[in-house]
Amino acid sequence: MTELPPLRDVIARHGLSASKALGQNFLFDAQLLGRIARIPGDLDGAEVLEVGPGPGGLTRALLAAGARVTAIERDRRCIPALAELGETYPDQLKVIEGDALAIDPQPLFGGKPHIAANLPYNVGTALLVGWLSAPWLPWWQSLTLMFQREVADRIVAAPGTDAYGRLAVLAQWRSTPRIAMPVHRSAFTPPPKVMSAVVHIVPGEAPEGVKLAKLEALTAAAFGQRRKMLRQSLRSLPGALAALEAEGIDPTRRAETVSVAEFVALARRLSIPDGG
Ligand SMILES: C[S@@+](CC[C@H](N)C(=O)[O-])C[C@H]1O[C@@H](n2cnc3c(N)ncnc32)[C@H](O)[C@@H]1O
Repeated sequence: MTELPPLRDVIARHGLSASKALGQNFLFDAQLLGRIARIPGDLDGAEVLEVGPGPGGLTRALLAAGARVTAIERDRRCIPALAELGETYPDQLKVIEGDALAIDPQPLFGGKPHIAANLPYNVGTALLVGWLSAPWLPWWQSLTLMFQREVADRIVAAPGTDAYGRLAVLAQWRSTPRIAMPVHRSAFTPPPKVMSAVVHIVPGEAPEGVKLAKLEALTAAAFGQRRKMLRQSLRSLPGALAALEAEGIDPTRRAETVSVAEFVALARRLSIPDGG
């Protein structure tokens, strides 16, 4: 195995005190990082997009697994530390300084990369929604993403639970999300206030005859008033009440009882534009 200086030394040498504004909570435990890097499967020779590598803990694990990593990091202070890591793994690491929310990474890859990230939760959620809204099948092969536990629960939530909502339907209608690993807050430096979990998402077949725009219009209306009966919350959505009847869905039910398959069936029948 390649000898690398301890991450804590790298941080001290490059003055990488954790910035609250950038949502920096670093992982140092090589074993834990190795387990996260194994979640996508065999990465030997595979392309990986890592967002928010920071001082490079997860990056090390991905490189050690043989991945060819393209990493986007916003904090300029981290770039020299990542450049050092690149010297240890020649031709395996490309670092881009910038805001991942403003960069289109797709052209950076020859094939379909795996995506891995440990990000502040607002950035992570915004990127996730963008990646899940890509033309299908998407340009990425899998997502391995750290979230605060509450967000992870919302991604994998089942109907009938408080966590079930728009994010669950968006994540589940054409992909399979699962919680791959809970991560204790004490694993991070500094420790955040809440627990975390790594979510793994693999894209699946898109159901026939439904466009994302219709499904989103439906779930926005349904969960916008989640305590109301569907006949009330969907009233102003053209074709929705007829769709409930055609699908034999009781209009007195509430959004959180409607399964992902039922939302898809309803969306298919809406009389609003597809949105392309
Ligand atoms: C929670 S830290 C994780 C660092 C490292 N991956 C780890 O696991 O120890 C989040 C990292 O994302 C970076 N970051 C925050 N917002 C970003 C953005 N919009 N684009 C790219 N990187 C960002 C931060 O600078 C920080 O390095």
